[in-house]
Amino acid sequence: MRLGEIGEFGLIDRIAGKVAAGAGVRLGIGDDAAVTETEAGRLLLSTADMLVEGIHFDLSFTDPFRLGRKSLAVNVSDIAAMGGHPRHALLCLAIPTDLPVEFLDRFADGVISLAEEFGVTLIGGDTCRSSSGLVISITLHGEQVPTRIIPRNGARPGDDVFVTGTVGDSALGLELLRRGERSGHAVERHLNPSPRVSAGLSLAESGMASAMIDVSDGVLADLGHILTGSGVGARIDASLIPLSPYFSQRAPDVAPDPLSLALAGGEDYELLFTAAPGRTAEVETLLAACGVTATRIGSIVAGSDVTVTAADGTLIPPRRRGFNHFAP
Ligand SMILES: Nc1ncnc2c1ncn2[C@@H]1O[C@H](COP(=O)(O)OP(=O)(O)O)[C@@H](O)[C@H]1O
Ligand SMILES: Cc1ncc(C[n+]2csc(CCOP(=O)(O)OP(=O)(O)O)c2C)c(N)n1
Ligand SMILES: [Mg+2]
Repeated sequence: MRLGEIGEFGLIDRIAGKVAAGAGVRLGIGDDAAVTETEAGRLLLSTADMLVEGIHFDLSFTDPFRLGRKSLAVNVSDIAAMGGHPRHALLCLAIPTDLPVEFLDRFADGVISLAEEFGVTLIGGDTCRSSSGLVISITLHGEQVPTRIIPRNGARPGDDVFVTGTVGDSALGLELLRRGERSGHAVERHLNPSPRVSAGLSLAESGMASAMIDVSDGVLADLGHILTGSGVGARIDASLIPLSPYFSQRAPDVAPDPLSLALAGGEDYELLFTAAPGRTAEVETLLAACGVTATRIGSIVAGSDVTVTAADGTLIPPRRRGFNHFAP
């Protein structure tokens, strides 16, 4: 079916029809603004991310359902990285007129499926025509009590640096997609990432993380934001970087430097965080209870830069740090 047959409001009605009543929603899709409640004593967390066709996704790589899931997942990941509870989302779409209604139905199903998984309710958005590709922008609100919010600026010299799960799979998946593959562990991690909400909440509730960020641009680039925010440096041991068996097997075929893919590839949507020294076992146990591994990859030091060393202590100059939209 063509969008012209149902029009802007027909599309909005179709999306609204998929949304069930949500916690804390007094007034959802349909009025000039949504009306939501926050729990007493909690602060509101707000984040927004865009996904632009050709920049963040290629319609020949993904399907609309997984594109919908990823569009919300990258925002949920930002709330997870604050140690917050994700709550209410606004979905803004600029749509080329030739995109079929069936595509948008599946896309909305994907958004809603991830929303339901993480207790998020879609409460509004905006819809317009695009003359140059599909543009998706989601704003997500979350909540947390003031004492549990984990900012980027709390890392101190001596702290250990941890990352959840494994890194590099998503960047490997993108490279495999470019080479024509359409399935497998890495492709799935690229197209359908899992935000680490329960890990973020556990860290928030335990008070163990001194600083936290999610890995969207790459481990080194995102660690750089913690370092800048905290006024510290870091030493990362390359031999400690957690890689999936699939990555170890496949990355050498497609990347001249697999370590660089793991440290700078991006879109892992894992949590990168720091904790006071000597608590590695505690951190591992805490996150194991959330079904996710946590790996110590290095330490915070005085200074302002990140150095990467091999197991024997020799320096590995990083080829690149991560994704930057306007890098030459
Ligand atoms: N155009 C903009 N106007 C205002 N704030 C922005 C804009 N773009 C990004 N930011 C803010 O800059 C910070 C860094 O953005 P970004 O690198 O996209 O973070 P993230 O990786 O968490 O999505 C965030 O606080 C974000 O809200
Ligand atoms: C078609 C395509 N080309 C390239 C990429 C790689 N890529 C695009 S954006 C990005 C980084 C994350 O996006 P950004 O907008 O910087 O997210 P934020 O840091 O704001 O969360 C990466 C690695 C991709 N996912 N798809
Ligand atoms: Mg962003």
